[in-house]
Amino acid sequence: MSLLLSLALLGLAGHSVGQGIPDRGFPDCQDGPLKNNTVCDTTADPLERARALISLFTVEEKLNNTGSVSPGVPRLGVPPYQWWQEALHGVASSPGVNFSTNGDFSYATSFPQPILMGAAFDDELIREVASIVSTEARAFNNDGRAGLDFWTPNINPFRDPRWGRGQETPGEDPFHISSYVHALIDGLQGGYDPKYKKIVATCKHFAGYDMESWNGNYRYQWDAHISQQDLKDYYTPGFQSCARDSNVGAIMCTYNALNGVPTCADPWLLGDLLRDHWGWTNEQQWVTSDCDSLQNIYLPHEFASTRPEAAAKALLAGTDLDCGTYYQHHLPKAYAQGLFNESVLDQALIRQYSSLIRLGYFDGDAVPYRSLGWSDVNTGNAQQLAYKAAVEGITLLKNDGLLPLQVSSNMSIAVIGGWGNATEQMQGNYYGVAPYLHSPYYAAQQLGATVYLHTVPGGQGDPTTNSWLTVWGDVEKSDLIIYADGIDNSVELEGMDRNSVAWTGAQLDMIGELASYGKPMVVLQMGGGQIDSAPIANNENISALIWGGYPGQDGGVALLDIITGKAAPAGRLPLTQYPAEYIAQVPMTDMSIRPDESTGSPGRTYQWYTGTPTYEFGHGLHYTNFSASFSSGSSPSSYGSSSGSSSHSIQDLVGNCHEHYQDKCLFRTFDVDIQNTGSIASDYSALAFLTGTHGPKPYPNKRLVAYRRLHDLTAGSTSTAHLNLTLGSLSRADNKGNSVLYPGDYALLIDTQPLAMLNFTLTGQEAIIDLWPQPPEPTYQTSDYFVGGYGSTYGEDVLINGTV
Ligand SMILES: O=[N+]([O-])c1ccc(O[C@@H]2O[C@@H](CO)[C@H](O)[C@H]2O)cc1
Repeated sequence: MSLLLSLALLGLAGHSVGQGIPDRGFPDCQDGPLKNNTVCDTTADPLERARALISLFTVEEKLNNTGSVSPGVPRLGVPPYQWWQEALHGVASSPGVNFSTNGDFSYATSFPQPILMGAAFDDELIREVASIVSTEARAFNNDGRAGLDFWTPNINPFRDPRWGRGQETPGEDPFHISSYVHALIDGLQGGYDPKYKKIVATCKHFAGYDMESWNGNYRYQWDAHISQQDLKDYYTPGFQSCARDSNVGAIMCTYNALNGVPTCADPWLLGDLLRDHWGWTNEQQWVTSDCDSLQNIYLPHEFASTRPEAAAKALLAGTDLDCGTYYQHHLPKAYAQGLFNESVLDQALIRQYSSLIRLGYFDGDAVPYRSLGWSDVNTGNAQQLAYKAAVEGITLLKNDGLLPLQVSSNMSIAVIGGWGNATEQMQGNYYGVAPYLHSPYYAAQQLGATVYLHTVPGGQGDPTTNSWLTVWGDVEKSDLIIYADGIDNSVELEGMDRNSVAWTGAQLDMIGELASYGKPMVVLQMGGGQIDSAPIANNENISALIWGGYPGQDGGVALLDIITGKAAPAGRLPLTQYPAEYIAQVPMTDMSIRPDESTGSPGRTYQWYTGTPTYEFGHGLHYTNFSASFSSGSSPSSYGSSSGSSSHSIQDLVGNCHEHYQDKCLFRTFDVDIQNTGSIASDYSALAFLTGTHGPKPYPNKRLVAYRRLHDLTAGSTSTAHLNLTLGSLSRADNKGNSVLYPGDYALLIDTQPLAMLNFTLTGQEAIIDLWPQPPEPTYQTSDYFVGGYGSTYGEDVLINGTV
């Protein structure tokens, strides 16, 4: 579905944000009015250059350039600029991206959705994918078809299985997200601190945003109540990775409030935590609002008594740019009322323009990326990588031994289900125009077999009626049944959370009917959020179950190659597959991660869930077997083993740590030898979990502390995974959000069903290694006020006509 169509479904199309793509000119530093200004001096410091530029703007010109559609300053030769570009898994249709209708620049590489790329547990892959995306983005920019900043990635952890946008994220685990996004930003921005940023990435949505529309709660009105402990442990590590450790160029605040304060107007979140605590202090980084989110500060959050006050509060809190027109409409009055002074406006503008300077906006052909063009888009390498990313993420959940299955040309295959011939569907949301979209049906046909396709939309219908006779006739003739279905963007989407995490009755009827033939049968469970596949797991007539997420442009080929063994599966679930009844046990509005007897919550994610998942986080089968052992450098003598435990003094660990941020200090590198003990070559992702009894109860079940994907281990071969554990990984958050090293017992487990284990203890006194800035006591409760449709009932808040 196109962004515009999804916006139409959301009721957002035609809204005030992002209309019009302004001209794409660059400032002319050769002959233009600015040629003698410091902003055109490529040797000067970017901050000085931006200051010199902004000093030329009048107050009106400054106020005009606070929105995502910035008019620039024509008298100075500063061109208009559209700030809103998307690139979630490839250059994507969005207000600032303009695909041509045919020929050059009519498509861009479409990678799998992040939830599937997360399943690869391969940071190098993510870096490569991001590098291709930024190359293509630059090529589009050079052709005047995109800006230079992109509002990706979405790194809110996939907390609740109902969330419609979990598909956009790498999954539910905060360590995984932090590591993934570190690699992603490197690839997108062209390094962590290059002279010229390749593009600017935007980590969103900061913070506590992970609900669209559930049981009368909407993202625009929602006030997420989150303890400091959960904020530190769960909701913000990804943002810390972006801001503190990856030097991301931009951060986006949210629609929702957090503990009573709309995030875009929260001086603690955007100031104390983001800029002060995480040191995101250079002036080349900016915060943008979510699109039209500033209006929600006034209504429905009622955090300001007038619209100008709402705008001023956001600016003062540190929201430098407005996706929309709210600033442009309301800041002038707020300024006239003295609600902020010009220096705050200067700061926002300097942040924006110094960021553009770092992108080389004023530097003409001195910028190395200026030479990228259409021939750099969808190259053979990019196509290979889109395929590889799908293969690496696709996860084998069940296999009774049928797979891998050789398919010969004299075989017949029945491809059944709503995803059988999926094309656009394979991209999920936030996508662009793909060069091609290879469905499972297409891929099955390439094998030379006879293929019968029945898409039976949504699996609807009574399978016993005559209209199904052709389906059953074709199934009768087939040697293999592939049922490809699950969920898609008709049930999980921006603006739409799910109210069931089960297969529908009609789908289960169809699955049951197909299985009753007793033929070799493979189910492809498609979509980003998980569906409880227990009925498939428990059906002995179904040989194999594969989770395919949204696999992108070559997804069908990747799926079929895994079925036939041309590629070996090594994906791991980056999220828990809960039993269907889970959603009755905890409301989406309960933000707490820990189990709670008083509310009946069984806890969230593999770290805290007290029930039995259908498939656990990290689950994923292979076509071969692996063994693991800690190699001599990291084992018994220094760290203990299952037979004996080594101990480490907390005070020594802290005393020997000389990083400003002590959680970054390395505890140890653990070398784990992984051997392929079977007969089929395969990748293997070494996942290392920490467990044990240390710190206050309740203890998490376990937590991921390191991972590494090893590639192409041939039969019998051994490869070593070097796993770095930091002091931060050993620590837990206390109830104030401080990271604390606790004395006690620790065990490091390799894999979900541990292949190796190593024990150690920490001794001495507990020690804080990261002192969390304390927010003010919440004094404000957001109101229940909500008036239904966004952009309709209180459309006047957008002030298209300028009234207040
Ligand atoms: O009015 N619109 O056109 C519109 C379109 C998209 C939209 O969603 C928001 O915009 C995205 C900006 O990157 C955020 O991830 C998402 O929360 C919000 C509003």
